[in-house]
Amino acid sequence: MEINDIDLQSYPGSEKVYVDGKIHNIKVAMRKVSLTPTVKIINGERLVYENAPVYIYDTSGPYTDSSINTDINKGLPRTRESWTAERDDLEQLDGITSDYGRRREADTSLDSIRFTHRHAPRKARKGAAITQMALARKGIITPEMEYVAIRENMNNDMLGIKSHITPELVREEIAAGRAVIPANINHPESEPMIIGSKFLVKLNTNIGNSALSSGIEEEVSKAVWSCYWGGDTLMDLSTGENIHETREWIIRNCPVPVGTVPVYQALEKVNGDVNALTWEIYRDTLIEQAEQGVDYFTIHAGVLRAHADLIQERLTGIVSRGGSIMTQWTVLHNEENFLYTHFEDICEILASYDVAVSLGDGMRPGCIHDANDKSQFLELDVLGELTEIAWRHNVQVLIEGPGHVPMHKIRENMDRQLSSCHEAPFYTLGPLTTDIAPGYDHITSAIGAAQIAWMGTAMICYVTPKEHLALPDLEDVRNGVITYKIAAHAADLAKGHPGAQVRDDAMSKARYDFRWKDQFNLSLDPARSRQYYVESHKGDDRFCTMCGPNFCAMRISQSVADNCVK
Ligand SMILES: C[C@H]1O[C@@H](n2cnc3c(N)ncnc32)[C@H](O)[C@@H]1O
Ligand SMILES: Cc1ncc(COP(=O)(O)O)c(N)n1
Ligand code: SF4
Ligand SMILES: [Zn+2]
Repeated sequence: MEINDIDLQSYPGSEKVYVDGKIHNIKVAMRKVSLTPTVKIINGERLVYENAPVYIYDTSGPYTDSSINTDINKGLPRTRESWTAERDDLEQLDGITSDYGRRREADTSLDSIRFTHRHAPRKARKGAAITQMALARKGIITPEMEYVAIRENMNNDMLGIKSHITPELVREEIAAGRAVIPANINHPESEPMIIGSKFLVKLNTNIGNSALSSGIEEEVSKAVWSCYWGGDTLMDLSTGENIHETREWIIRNCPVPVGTVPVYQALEKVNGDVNALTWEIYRDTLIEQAEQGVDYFTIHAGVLRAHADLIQERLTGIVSRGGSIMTQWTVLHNEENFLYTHFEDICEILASYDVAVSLGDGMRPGCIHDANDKSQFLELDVLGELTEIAWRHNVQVLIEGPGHVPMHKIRENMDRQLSSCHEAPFYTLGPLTTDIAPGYDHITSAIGAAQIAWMGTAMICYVTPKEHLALPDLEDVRNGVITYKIAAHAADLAKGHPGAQVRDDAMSKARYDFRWKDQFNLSLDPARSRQYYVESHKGDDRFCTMCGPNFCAMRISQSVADNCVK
């Protein structure tokens, strides 16, 4: 297989650099953008001032390291494997454990689509508490914790910028449950990242096939493309064919943590018949996916039988797939949700691979009319109960949030999440701030995402222009990611993340100096900004076609400033 339909060379003027760890033998990847000097001619004299390079948080992984030959048939380097090689709390299994995984392995008809560079899975030794949370609580700063501390600081100490983000702060936040490092021991290709309100706001992207489209190559392309543009985590929400094999390809080639919603595949295994779903099938699916390396599971365990009736009052009922499936199951069986009744069992499984749980918002509002209603907040309270159970098992927790919420109702979501869920990181889908713009829902939702992130939401889940309309393609993934980078960064600035403004200031200076190339190279989407400038540019570099030479305010302003220089 090959991915040759995406261009991974569109960050000109930039190179991959690595910052060494001080506690552990680790190398933290960043992207360094080199800038041209500022040149001024004052009273006939040519003055040249160097501009310091800007270090950028980089999620693109080995794909942008020219010294690494990536081949999706082999998968990415398994860097994190060596970090845990010495640990005596982990064991290598002889093969995979899940019944389903074994059946797929034995099925020769799948040979043509199988990822062949397989590795035996690892697991916690019996009784060992191995999660990042367990280790943090023991006072241990893991390589992952040091990695994210360095990564968050973007090498800004070189500029003299002080930061409170230290490996010890990371450890404290993980131990307290206020932050999560999704890092399944079976996904050593993933570069550690942290989700928590004291850290940079992160964005998740969703990809995956559906019954009506997409092959493995296309999904791997979307995954790599999402990381390339800045996605911090990736959810494989496949519901179509060959989910198991597609996921193996994605994980082996994905440099960021991968999340899934296991009930989607469980439902696929019973041919879409909700009535036939069982705890046993679900459990086997958890083990199957945990051994492949999924870093976090969305689990809709807060959807209760008693809440099913409340949806009658809504305009759009349940819009969460997982929520609708589990609600239907509780009603058909007239029993409590098995994800709720088996939650302790689920935590035991997750803890042995360090899979984080993302408590799904099965009752999230799917329209402005339904925002902040009773069923939504009743579920949030249940998620709070489940958070405490998960933490008792040292399972790291995220809380999923809405959905569709008008701006004046966003604050209440954040406040209630904080009070109900014990400060576990919040992870929201948008929220979309109006229902009237299908085709532009990356924007309706980024407005809400920026606000809720500013209020403290730790990760925002992107929405693409295809929301409510179709399965997103590569161009939608790019537009969704860039739109959400904007929302996340706007929140980082407002929250005062140390050094967040360095890139803005460098951009603005480049703009004022008419250093166009630097302006493009510093931008979130260099290719697009360059294209817009170049296609209308008229020869002189000291203005653009927006105002023209005599009305270029920056040019006039500069000549005023330069003439004042004594
Ligand atoms: C919960 C959210 O997940 C997204 N979603 C669901 N399935 C997919 C998919 N295959 N690809 C991309 N996004 C998806 C939609 O944006 C939905 O609103
Ligand atoms: C932020 C976010 N992203 C994805 C999902 C999963 O989808 P669903 O709840 O529709 O199964 C979710 N619940 N919340
Ligand atoms: S996005 Fe499409 S398939 Fe999904 S719930 Fe809405 S209408 Fe149904
Ligand atoms: Zn919607």
